[in-house]
Amino acid sequence: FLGPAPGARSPSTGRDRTPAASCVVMSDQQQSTCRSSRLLTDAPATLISEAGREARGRPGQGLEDIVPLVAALEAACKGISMLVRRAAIAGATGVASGGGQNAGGDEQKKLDVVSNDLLKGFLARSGVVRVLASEEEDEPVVVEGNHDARYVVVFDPLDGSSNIDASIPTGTIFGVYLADPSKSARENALQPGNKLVAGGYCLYSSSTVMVISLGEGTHVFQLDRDLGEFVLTKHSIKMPARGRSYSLNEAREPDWPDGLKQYISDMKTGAGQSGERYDLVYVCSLVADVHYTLFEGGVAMNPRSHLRLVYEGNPMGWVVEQAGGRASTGAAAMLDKEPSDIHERIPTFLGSEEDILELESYGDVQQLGNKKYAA
Ligand SMILES: O=P(O)(O)OC[C@H]1O[C@](O)(COP(=O)(O)O)[C@@H](O)[C@@H]1O
Repeated sequence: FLGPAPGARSPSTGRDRTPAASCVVMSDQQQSTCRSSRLLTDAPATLISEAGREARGRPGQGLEDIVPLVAALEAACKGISMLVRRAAIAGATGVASGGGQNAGGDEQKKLDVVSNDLLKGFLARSGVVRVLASEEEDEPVVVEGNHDARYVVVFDPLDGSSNIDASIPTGTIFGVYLADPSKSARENALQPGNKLVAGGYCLYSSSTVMVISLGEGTHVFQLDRDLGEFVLTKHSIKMPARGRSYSLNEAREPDWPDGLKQYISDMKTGAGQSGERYDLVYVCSLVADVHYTLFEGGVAMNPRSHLRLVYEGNPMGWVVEQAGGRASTGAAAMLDKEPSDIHERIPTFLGSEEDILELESYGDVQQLGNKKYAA
C-alpha cells in the first residue's frame, strides 16, 4: 500500500487524503485506475439504449414499441428490487392479508401482491400493452384504453417468494408476445413460447441483474444503483454446451420415475456421457437456479408438474435457447408446446444442449401426477 496513511490530512488543504478503502492497491498505476473506475468517465450501454439499438436494427420484427415496454419492465424491477431489500424493515414480509391464495392455489405473500401491482401499473401506463397476464391473477385482462396496443405481457411478479422471509434470492419473470386484436385476452396469452418477441427475468440477489432477449441473443444488465440504470455487463452470452452440475429438489427422489433416478445416479457417479461426476447446486428459487445454469452450464429442472408453462417455463426457456441452450418438458421441446390453460403446469428441464439431449435419452424423466408436498 503506497498511499497516505489512513486519516492523513493534506498539508495545504487540511482535507482527508485517505484513498477509499476499495482503492487500497499495490501500485500508483493500479490506484489511479481504481479511482477513475469509480467515476463515470464513459457513457455505458444501458438496457434502454440497447433495446433501442436492437429495435432500430431489426425493423418489421414487432420491436417497434419495445423501448417503452422495456422501460416499464425496468421501472417495475427497480421498484421490486427496492421492496425486496427493505421488506423486513418495512414490515412487508409474511403472508398477504386474508392469508390469500393465488389462481394457482399457492399461498400469496405480501410482496407477491405489491410486486404484481407494480408490474401491472408500470406496464399499463406504458401505453404499448394490450393484454396483461399475471401468475397472481385468475384471468388475463385487456388494459383499459390500450385496445390498439401492440403487446401481450405474461409475468410471474416474484418467483421464489415462498423463501423471501429467509432472504433467499428471488426474481421476476416476463414474456412478451404480439397481440391479435381479433382475439380475447385469454387467447392472446395462450401463445406457445416460439412466438415470443421478448422475454427474460430480473434476479434480486447480491446484485440486481436483468437477463433479456429480444430475439437475437441473450444479454445481461446489472443495476448500477449510483447511476440508476441497468448497465450492459454481458452481450450475447453463450451457455457452455455441457456443464458439470444439476439442480433439482433431490429430496423428492423416492417419487421420481426410473429414467430420472438413473440419470441423476449416472451424473453423480460419472457414468454419463461426459464421464465427469456432477455437482448438485439447488437454491429452490427458479430464477437463481437457471441464472447459475446459464453461466455454468448443466441442467436446472423441476421434474414434477409444478412450474407454469406460460409464466415461468416459456420465458425462462426462451432466454436459455437464445443463449444456445435447450428448453424441454423432458419429452418434447418446451417452446413448441401449445398451452392448453393459462395456469398449466409442466415438468421443466432447462440447460446446456448436450446435457438436455442426454437427459431426454433416458426416456421417462417426468414425475407425472403432480404429487403435493407440504413445503
Ligand atoms: O417444491 P419444488 O417442486 O421443489 O418447487 C420449487 C420451485 O417452486 C418455485 O418456488 C416456484 O413456485 P411458485 O411459482 O409457487 O413461487 C421455484 O422458484 C422453485 O424452483
